[in-house]
Amino acid sequence: MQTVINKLIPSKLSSANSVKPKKSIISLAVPRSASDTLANVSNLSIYFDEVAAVNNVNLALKTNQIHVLCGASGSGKTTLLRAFNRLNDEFDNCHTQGEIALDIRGELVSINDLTAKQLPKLRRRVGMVFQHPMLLPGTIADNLLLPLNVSCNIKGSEAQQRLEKSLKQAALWDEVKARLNAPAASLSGGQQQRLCLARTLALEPEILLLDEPTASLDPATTEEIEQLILQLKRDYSIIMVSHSKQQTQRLADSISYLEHGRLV
Ligand SMILES: Nc1ncnc2c1ncn2[C@@H]1O[C@H](COP(=O)(O)OP(=O)(O)OP(=O)(O)O)[C@@H](O)[C@H]1O
Repeated sequence: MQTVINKLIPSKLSSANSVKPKKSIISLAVPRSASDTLANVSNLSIYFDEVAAVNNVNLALKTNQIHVLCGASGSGKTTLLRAFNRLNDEFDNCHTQGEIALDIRGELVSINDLTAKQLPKLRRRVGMVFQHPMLLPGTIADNLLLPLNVSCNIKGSEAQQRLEKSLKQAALWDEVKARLNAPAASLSGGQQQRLCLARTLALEPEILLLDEPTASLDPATTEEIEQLILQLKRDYSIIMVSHSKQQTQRLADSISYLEHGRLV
């Protein structure tokens, strides 16, 4: 169970007994160059073994927009998305060159310089929702309360408030408020995806990474989730992967098209 939680949730358990990092995330910050800059990606290359999945990408993104990464299967979209919260670090055969500077709490932070102990904090700030709903075993409530407890040490009434708030943000509250103790696996595919979104939102991130959030959903549910993403743009900066040209046209403020790991 703990292994599953550690994979899905930015936990502080792994560093709970270790020496406190000397530098906070903010201490690695440099003054922002422009107030609406979300990210500056410079000469970013990401290799699995010796093969480049992302190849010398340069990109500037703005805050409170929806940035869509598109391209053919295998072109490096998910790998690039994972770079924004250093999730590629979890692969032993992966190494990264170049730099990503991200706006964290109003400062541009070079996330490459963060130590392994600082990554759980980065991953709370930069929350990710995966392509297929990845539920924790247990109830609907467990899926929200467990990460809040493990990751942020939030319990009791504060946790209940966050649970309700995030389920409302994910437009799921009305559908589940009477069955919070039902197994999460009993939800429909679209509901499960919204539960995963709620779980990410409960940790109060600033940036959302969405990897094909409507993959394998029917058209009606896809529309629902798209409306939700448009609403979330008011409060969050969003970087998402999409395979659909129509969806990209409906949602994107900016589009990055990848071909064999390169921006074209
Ligand atoms: N953990 C890994 N180990 C080895 N190679 C990997 C790993 N993850 C991704 N790759 C390789 O990196 C390349 C880019 O993969 P990525 O998943 O980023 O593509 P994608 O554009 O998101 O594809 P899709 O649209 O099919 O999801 C592929 O060749 C893939 O095989």
